[in-house]
Amino acid sequence: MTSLDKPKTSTMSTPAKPSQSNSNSISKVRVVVRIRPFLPHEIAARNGNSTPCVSVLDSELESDHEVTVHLKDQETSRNECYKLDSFFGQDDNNVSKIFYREVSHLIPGMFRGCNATVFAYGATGSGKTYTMQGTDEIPGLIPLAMSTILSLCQSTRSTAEISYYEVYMDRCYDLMEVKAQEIAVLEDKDGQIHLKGLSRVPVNSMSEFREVFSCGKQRRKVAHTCLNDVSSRSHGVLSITVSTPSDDGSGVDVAGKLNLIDLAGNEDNRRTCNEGIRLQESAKINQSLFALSNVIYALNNNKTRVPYRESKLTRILQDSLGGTSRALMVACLNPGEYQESVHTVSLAARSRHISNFVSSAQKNDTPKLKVDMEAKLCAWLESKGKTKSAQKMGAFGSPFVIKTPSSMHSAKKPSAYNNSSAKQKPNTNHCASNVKERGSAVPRKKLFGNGDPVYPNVKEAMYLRKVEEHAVISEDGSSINVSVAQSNVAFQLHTSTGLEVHTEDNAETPQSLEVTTEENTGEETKVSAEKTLFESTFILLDKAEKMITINAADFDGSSPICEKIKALQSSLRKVLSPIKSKINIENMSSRDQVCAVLLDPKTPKTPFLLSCASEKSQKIGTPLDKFNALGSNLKCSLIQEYIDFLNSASREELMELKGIGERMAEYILELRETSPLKSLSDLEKIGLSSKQVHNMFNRTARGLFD
Ligand SMILES: Nc1ncnc2c1ncn2[C@@H]1O[C@H](COP(=O)(O)OP(=O)(O)OP(=O)(O)O)[C@@H](O)[C@H]1O
Repeated sequence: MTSLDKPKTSTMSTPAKPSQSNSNSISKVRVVVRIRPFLPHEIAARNGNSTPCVSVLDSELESDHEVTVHLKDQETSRNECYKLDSFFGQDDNNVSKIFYREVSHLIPGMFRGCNATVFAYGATGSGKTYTMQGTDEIPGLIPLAMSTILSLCQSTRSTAEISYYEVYMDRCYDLMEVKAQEIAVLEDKDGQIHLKGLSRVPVNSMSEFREVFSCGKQRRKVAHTCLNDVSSRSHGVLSITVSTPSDDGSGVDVAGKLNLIDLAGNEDNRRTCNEGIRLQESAKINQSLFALSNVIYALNNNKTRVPYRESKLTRILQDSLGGTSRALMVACLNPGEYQESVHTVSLAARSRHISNFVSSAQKNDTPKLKVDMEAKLCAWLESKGKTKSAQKMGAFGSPFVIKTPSSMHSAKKPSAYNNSSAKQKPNTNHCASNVKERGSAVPRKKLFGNGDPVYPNVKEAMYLRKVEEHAVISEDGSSINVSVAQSNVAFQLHTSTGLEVHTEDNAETPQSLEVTTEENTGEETKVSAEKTLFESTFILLDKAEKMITINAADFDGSSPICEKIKALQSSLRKVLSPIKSKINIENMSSRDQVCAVLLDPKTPKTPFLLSCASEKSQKIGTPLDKFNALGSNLKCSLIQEYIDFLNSASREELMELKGIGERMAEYILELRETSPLKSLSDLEKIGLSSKQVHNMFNRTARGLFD
């Protein structure tokens, strides 16, 4: 046994935490693509067809800056294009080209104390291990880097040490130990990560390196799967640390580190046929790769928060990804797997997806077609025999076109009212035109303010459903009235201005309804107010035990808004519940032009809809039973809504949901092509655990109230 067989044990700590203070200083992750050649058995299975599903524009092949990678499905003619940093095709079979163009220049920085990370990323069997390790004849990136480092060590009197560990099922194991030991990942008070007890072995020559490394390789967890005889089940991290005597004569060595990572392959479990432990491994692998892609996405998009904590792998790599560290991702592709390659490239280049070509033949049947969700909502309402509801939606304009939050006082100001009505024209025709108008008037993303990624249409659908259940149309047809008896709050959803919230004069606004009384001073105020108002409305609707009607607005019969309202009246009456009202719009005073809402909890008028609801609730039993029934109905309908959405939304729309990123969206699209989702548990088919599914749904549901 050589001295190298007995590793020196030390604590490996990170030299520096990446600075996040200045997003400009955070280095980006360079992403290159490598496509492996077809293997002999693959060519045979394709009847000799060796056209790869990936190519690059010829003119860009030698570009140092950017290439356009074109993925094309031979069978369906589906196309996708992505911008990436570089491309290595099947002809570049020799890994040394990648090494000299992409990796070698990272090495000198190590001798000045900089960290770098190179990882091979891709689906199982796409050539990651081959790229990193190579073969005896064709060395991979790891031996090429090691030999370059060793020669530089000689000329700089530096020393090199290696650590080799794997991250398996979110746990870290030392591969240098004869019996792989779990390594504790600790964070100190300065936020530095320590891999406690991880071995570091000094290496002076390539033969020493080969000896140590091959022992570690044998300890790495591999298994046979349907797609790869020796599939890596863990992320293998070879960490080479170089210590260089500093020039300043302080005697303190400068340490720099290069992580060379052979990531486990992301797996489509329908193809791997994984079961049991393999399936669990696969779920963990996919989860951690997803976390890694989130980190890269954050870094490459200058996000202020980089989610290193989402997985063990990203936590460990925290000091080598971002900050001043350099990073390279080699996205490995199997030339015959279109969908898989799309997954890999789209995740690798998340921030740089440039286009999504769908051939016209494909357009007729592909579920990837972008369908406007509002149009979908109309279709949904129609499919449930609620065509009129769809009209109502159109007639009322967007329930999200919400007026600046106002107290009674501000609501009474005619100028503010007229302004907003001028901005948001009511649409009486049909959904499609309504959608168009809304789309142009208010950017959809802004409806909930702050770039909130929750998809507004899920809320919208829920909101409309709620309104249908509990709200009452005023006799003049101008508004839907909803009030909550105990809260002294009333809501009006106006045909022209959207939702308004009113409190009684001097009444204390309930805490859950964070109504501000600011004037409409600008779009920002309006946007954040919308979010609060809408969601508060929802909360209150949920909590309402007793609904009462409120008097309709007091409008000046000759105002432009009244003209519009009158034009709407007849159609509205047809679609909404008939309520008798003593109010005659023509005789209304002009003094309170806008909705002087009189809330009178003592003498509620029980409208048709509400009396139905109360009849129902009497059958249910106690108020608690009633509340519970309401909750479970809401949950069921929300789940159904969510599933409907997952089955019909485009990729971009799916990604608007909390917890769904690009790859997950791809999986869902692919899954539903073969079998539409019927229940939430169907999501487990894409490798999620039931807990993850549960969490994903919960996040979206919770997002409604954030
Ligand atoms: N550039 C290449 N030239 C020739 N053969 C290759 C090349 N890249 C990969 N292969 C072969 O393809 C097969 C799969 O490669 P490899 O094991 O490297 O995949 P992987 O992505 O690491 O898979 P996993 O994630 O399952 O570990 C192996 O038989 C390997 O020898």
